[in-house]
Amino acid sequence: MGKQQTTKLSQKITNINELATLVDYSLMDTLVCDPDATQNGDDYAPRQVFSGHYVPVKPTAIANHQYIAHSKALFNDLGFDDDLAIDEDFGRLFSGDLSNLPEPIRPFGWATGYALSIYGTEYVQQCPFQTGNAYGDGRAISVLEVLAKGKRWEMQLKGGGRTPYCRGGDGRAVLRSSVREFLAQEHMHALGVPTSRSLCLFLSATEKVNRPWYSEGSKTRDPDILVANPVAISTRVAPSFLRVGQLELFARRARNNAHANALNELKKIVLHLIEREYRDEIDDKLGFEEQVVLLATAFRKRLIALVAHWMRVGYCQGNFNSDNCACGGYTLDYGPFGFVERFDPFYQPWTGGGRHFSFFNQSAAAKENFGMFCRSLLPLLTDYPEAAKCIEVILAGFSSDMQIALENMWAAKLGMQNYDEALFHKLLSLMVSSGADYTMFFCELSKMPDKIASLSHSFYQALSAPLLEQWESWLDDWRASFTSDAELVQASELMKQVNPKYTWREWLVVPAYEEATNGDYKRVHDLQWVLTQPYGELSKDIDGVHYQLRPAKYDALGGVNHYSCSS
Ligand SMILES: Nc1ncnc2c1ncn2[C@@H]1O[C@H](COP(=O)(O)OP(=O)(O)OP(=O)(O)O)[C@@H](O)[C@H]1O
Ligand SMILES: [Mg+2]
Repeated sequence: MGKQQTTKLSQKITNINELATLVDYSLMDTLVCDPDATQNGDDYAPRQVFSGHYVPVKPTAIANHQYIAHSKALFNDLGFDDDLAIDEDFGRLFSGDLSNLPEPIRPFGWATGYALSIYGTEYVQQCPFQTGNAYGDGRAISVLEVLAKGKRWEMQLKGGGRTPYCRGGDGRAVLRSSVREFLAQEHMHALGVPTSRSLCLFLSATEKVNRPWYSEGSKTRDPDILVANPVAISTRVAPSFLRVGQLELFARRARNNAHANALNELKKIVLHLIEREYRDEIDDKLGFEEQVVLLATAFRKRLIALVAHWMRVGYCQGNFNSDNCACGGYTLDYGPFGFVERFDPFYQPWTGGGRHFSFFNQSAAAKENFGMFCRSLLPLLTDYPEAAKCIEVILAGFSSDMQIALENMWAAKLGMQNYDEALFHKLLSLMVSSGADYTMFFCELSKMPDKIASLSHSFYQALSAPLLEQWESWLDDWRASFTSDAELVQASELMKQVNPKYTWREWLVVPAYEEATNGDYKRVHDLQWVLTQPYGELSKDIDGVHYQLRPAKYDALGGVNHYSCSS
């Protein structure tokens, strides 16, 4: 018996019946279902959803699905056999067809409402009814909750068709954005950045939708043509998909007394968040108000760590609204994102984004989202003035803790024990004036060069004599902080762990999704391989492609240098 059990535990999930044994909706079922929802999930027209945490929705399958890729790393984390990815039932499920699946898998999934605020300003007009009641998952539909290897995961289709929150959209995601999100999530995971994960990616061989995009060679800021794109469904996985905007929606309703159960719905979603994301850190025996205070403390810590990671790896989220800010403290919504190549503190690839969501402004944007998170907790604490006061104090401490996290991160990138403000600011100004490639520069610096010539191939421009001199002096100052050869060696080792070698380069991703459009997935697979080993030393051939400055022909090129979010 004991032996049999051991064998069973170590076996991998190979088919849909075995997958079904992991399914557990028990946490989900503690939430409130929209009372106006249809029973069968055929609920696709944009409509106001006045109450409840979710709406049951049946995904709309993409026609003639084809397997493109799955994440071996996530499959392994879940205990899934790689062959499951090409299993017919698995393909049907994750291309949106929930019919004829083994119990307890339900024939419908669920979409959730959320609110939008930008930099702390609440918006309602993004919803067709101008009330905010129809804003939420317009094309994201969760289909499963599983308990795998002792962890709970929610699985969510992106591009699985319309929901009541689709606001007139088609509910689809095109291949381009799906390939990007699929690759980026696993790249971020490999970089050590908390993120939603990629399970699998399926394309429709026949179904297309029109999206504005850039004509070949276009240097316009906004898209100049309408392109028919194949649709795809990528499935992302996370402990939950709870966003700050979600708490915000229920808090707005509680504040406005929108309906009799509003405050209770807010309380339930907050407890649900604790259960799903923070139970290891927050004791359920504590009083509710104490748990809320601990939640704010824990989320602050995670959010600060997240943004410090983003800065470390050169990631710009691009659209860090409250509805794109995961309450679990990980990266969510890989639409308008990019990775900085030629260093620019105000890098922002998304044309709709603006400077407020640019690379170096992400800590400020995070603080605004955290402010909205805290504000959303307050209606629950009207009877607990002490706890409400604690929330204020926690919020007030965000900026100083963020600053400390950033300083520690910059020090680590430079291999230093302590942050040296003057040295760091001088470095930033030299990187800007020399056109440093963010990733290549820090990667080369991790080899502890004593001459600037060793770094020259990480610059986009030839250095003038005065610049060369300034660099030599900066290198001397930096190296002076290491007092022995042993310290230099140790610093180099540490730097290599925080400064990746391979990064997301949009001009290498574009041909991958373009060729995938023609049914050739080789580049997607190659990129998947490289991007999931960002700290590795791969081959010379790989370096010849992936460890390179961006060629000048991509400067100002629409769809590479910048893009609209027509995903
Ligand atoms: N084609 C579409 N059809 C319906 N709704 C859409 C479509 N594209 C975007 N939306 C909805 O518009 C809102 C804003 O879009 P945004 O680009 O932030 O999100 P997203 O990339 O679709 O989703 P997520 O934040 O879930 O990753 C979201 O609520 C999203 O669901
Ligand atoms: Mg979004």
